[in-house]
Amino acid sequence: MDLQRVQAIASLSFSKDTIPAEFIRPEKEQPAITTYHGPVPEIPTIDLNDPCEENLVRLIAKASREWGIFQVVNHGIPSDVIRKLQAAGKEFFELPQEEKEVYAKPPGAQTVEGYGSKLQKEVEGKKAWVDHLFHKIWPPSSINYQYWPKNPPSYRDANEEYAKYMKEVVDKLFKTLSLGLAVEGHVLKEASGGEDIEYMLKINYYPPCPRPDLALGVVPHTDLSTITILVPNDVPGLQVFKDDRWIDAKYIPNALIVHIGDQIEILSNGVYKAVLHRTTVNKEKTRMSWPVFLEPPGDFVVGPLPQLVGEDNPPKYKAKIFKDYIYCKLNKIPQ
Ligand SMILES: O=C(O)CCC(=O)C(=O)O
Ligand SMILES: [Fe+2]
Repeated sequence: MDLQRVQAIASLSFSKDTIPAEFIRPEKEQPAITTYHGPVPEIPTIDLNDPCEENLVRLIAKASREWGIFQVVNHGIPSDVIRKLQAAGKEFFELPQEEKEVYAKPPGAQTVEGYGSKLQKEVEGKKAWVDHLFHKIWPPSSINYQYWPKNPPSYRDANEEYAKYMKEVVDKLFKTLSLGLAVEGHVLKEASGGEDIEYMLKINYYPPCPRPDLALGVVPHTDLSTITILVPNDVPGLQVFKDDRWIDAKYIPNALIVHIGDQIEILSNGVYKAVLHRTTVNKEKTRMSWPVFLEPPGDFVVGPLPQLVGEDNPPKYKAKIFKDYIYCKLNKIPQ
């Protein structure tokens, strides 16, 4: 058995209340110590089918400025389409370990696509309690089908259908976010790569963890993307950092969770905020989530929109091609 995978480690019958030391976070990160349980405002929930566009623009812009994250309901993706995506992903992760390894990212690979256990180099050699599978789902010309599981056989259809519906949501969000900056509706999408924007799906698989008080799933970060659109399963775990404390995101069946990522923060010259977030894990249950990261093509230049900068409002970020941005962030080179 390959013990790089958290799922394989979690399946070993080590003592019921211990985990390997490399998964024990330093105290300043431990969820039992750092999660805030007092009364807090909830992440905004927004009806994407609001017939009043002005109202929708106002709510999304406010949430993106103050939170950098919101949930959307009435988004137009049928619950059945979401259910099939989730069932197919769950079946893949429940396959024997060696069948999943067929899709493993080769060590040192240039791409993030494939099955694996770690994206970022971690401080203090600590590990995150999560495995993942990455692959693109849109546009069709960008898809590398070798990273799409052949088993279960429903996997391809389920993902293609999800991508098709997702595209409508993406277009509506880009338009609404543009109007919220008082620029024309087409601006943010075009400034993010237009029809070449890549939809990178990730499946996060967080196995049950004997010590959820000491471990973390995904460690604190902001997404590199423009925006990220995520569906979780029904096991809570996402936390966002707001007003200096870590608070839980509520699970709303069939809602999509929209994260403002680094690229929209840059394009908006800091008006919209990329949300700092992390995930906790569960003692008995497997948590899963399906974020779709909307990314500019690698050599596409992203910088503050010219409409938003001027003498009184200098650019707060340097313009750079997306792949250089990723390189600097992953290697912790100041931007
Ligand atoms: O699982 C989640 O809810 C969030 C995952 C996440 O933040 C990520 O994969 O970037
Ligand atoms: Fe994230």
